[in-house]
Amino acid sequence: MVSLSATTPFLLFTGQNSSTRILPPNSLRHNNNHRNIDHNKVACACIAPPPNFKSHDSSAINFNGLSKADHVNTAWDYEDDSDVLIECRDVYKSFGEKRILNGVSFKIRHGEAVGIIGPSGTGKSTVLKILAGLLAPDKGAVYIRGKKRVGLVSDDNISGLRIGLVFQSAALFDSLTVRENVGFLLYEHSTMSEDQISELVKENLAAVGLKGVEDRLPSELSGGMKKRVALARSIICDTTKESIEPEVLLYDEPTAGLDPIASTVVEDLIRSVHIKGKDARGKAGNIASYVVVTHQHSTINRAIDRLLFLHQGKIVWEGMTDEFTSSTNPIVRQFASGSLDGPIRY
Ligand SMILES: Nc1ncnc2c1ncn2[C@@H]1O[C@H](COP(=O)(O)OP(=O)(O)OP(=O)(O)O)[C@@H](O)[C@H]1O
Repeated sequence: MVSLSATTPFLLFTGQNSSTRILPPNSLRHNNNHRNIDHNKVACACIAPPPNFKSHDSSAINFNGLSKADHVNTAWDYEDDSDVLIECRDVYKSFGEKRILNGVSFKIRHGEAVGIIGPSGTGKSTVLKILAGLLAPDKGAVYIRGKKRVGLVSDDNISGLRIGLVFQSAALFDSLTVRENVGFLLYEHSTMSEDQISELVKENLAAVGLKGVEDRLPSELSGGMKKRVALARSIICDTTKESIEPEVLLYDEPTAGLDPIASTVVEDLIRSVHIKGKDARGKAGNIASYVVVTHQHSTINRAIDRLLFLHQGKIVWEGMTDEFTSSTNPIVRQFASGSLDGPIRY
């Protein structure tokens, strides 16, 4: 899991301009009675607008033999890559002596709903952090709309699309109201008026099925509501801009700690804010693609179309969700039966 707590929020946001930056230490404009926010822990990255792109449905690759697993890791040469938003190419990552990622490669295409699964400690959250630009690979690279990312999100040279990371903990600012949490980046980085932001916050809360909670503090919300607020915060964007670039959302265990009913609500919300879904207001969502790290079956079944199975530092299987349960791949079968070991061993 991404190891930031609810009290150490980190908003990752890639926007439209050509530079990246850490949010400056000013405060919410509408609130003179500043509450304490550690701005150094809040990053904002702004990037160039993406070129036009076309989308088509993804085609999954399913290898049922371990001997073919290496081939999965070189499967980035599709004929038409114009719809690839993010590509992870041959990524390696170690922490100290411990090798976690050992040549991970995959692509996220426009319109996709992708899940990353695998044993605990196998590096799923590490992959998300690398996709988000919070961690740099030791070797290999992440390509954003075909352009190699150099460095982290706080560096200058990244671009392509907005990437949002939704933390397992929701990571709301405890001392800010729901309105302030959801509108945070707009208060800080847009030219929108307070009334406009307030209206937009209301709309985005409605999109995730929340009404009348704008003035509450996070401590006054249930776990499921907090996750919805986090989702509203991740989908809100400056509607006064001429072009709104596509957005990819990365969810780290979005249903962890929720009861089955609350999980279902969040899973359906994840679907609803996607471009192929309809939000609580009946409007098409605006998330181009998303990636979910999860251990939960219901999340896999309800919110994910294509799965990447990470094991011992590599993607050892990928395919459509319904193919996963019927796969004869021994590693997949072992994982599905709960008998697969956890962290990579050397
Ligand atoms: N910043 C770090 N420093 C040192 N070790 C780390 C760091 N981040 C992750 N690790 C280690 O890397 C391994 C993979 O962690 P990661 O959180 O990516 O796994 P995961 O597959 O998401 O696990 P889980 O399913 O249990 O959440 C773990 O052994 C973890 O302890």
